[in-house]
Amino acid sequence: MSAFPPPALAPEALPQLIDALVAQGWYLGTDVLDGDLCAELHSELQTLADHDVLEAAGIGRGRELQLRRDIRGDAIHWLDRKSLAQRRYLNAMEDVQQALNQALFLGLFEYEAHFAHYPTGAFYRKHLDSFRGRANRVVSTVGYLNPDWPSDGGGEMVIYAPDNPACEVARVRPAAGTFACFLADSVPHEVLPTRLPRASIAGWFRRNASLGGLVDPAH
Ligand SMILES: O=C(O)CCC(=O)C(=O)O
Ligand SMILES: [Fe+2]
Repeated sequence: MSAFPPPALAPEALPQLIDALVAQGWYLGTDVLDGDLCAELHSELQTLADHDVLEAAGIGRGRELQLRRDIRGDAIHWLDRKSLAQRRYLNAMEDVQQALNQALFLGLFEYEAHFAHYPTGAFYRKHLDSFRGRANRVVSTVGYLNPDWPSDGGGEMVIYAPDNPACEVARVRPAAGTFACFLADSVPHEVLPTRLPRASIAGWFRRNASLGGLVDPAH
């Protein structure tokens, strides 16, 4: 047995991710996140939920933040590097950031991510993760943590074509090991109502966007 844990993200996923982002604006990999890591992150999120420390997720940023249960029903907690599991996940995202910058010159300089817990019945309506012109969030990532997911569990993330928001191009079952990545300002996506508690980590690679002299808040 090796003294080191296996890579958090399968190394062969990186070139595939770059190619898919260039070709279609989104990437989907199944069985690419390490199973033990997903289990540790899942139990950490479960503990946060049990201790009632998750916050209801809002829409918009900074002073425009609003609670809209008709749009999204998840509860979140920002990653803070406090556990080894979080650090492993975030270190893997640093590798992704470096690969994106080297291959695509995106100038990404920061990554922010939160745990997301969708209770039974929760959903997130179709949206983009950033808006052109104030696109400080450039690339979105989602890692899924539920150890298994039945075919009738609901809670899929539906990805729509960048040039045709009515056209579904992928339906992602939120099972541990699956990792998705897409361009934040051009790939519409939604989370269908879930029939089971659903656990994920949503994250964004950012470029610094300065608006009227004000630096956008991290979150
Ligand atoms: O959990 C997912 O599948 C996607 C979540 C999402 O779209 C978001 O948090 O912006
Ligand atoms: Fe999103």
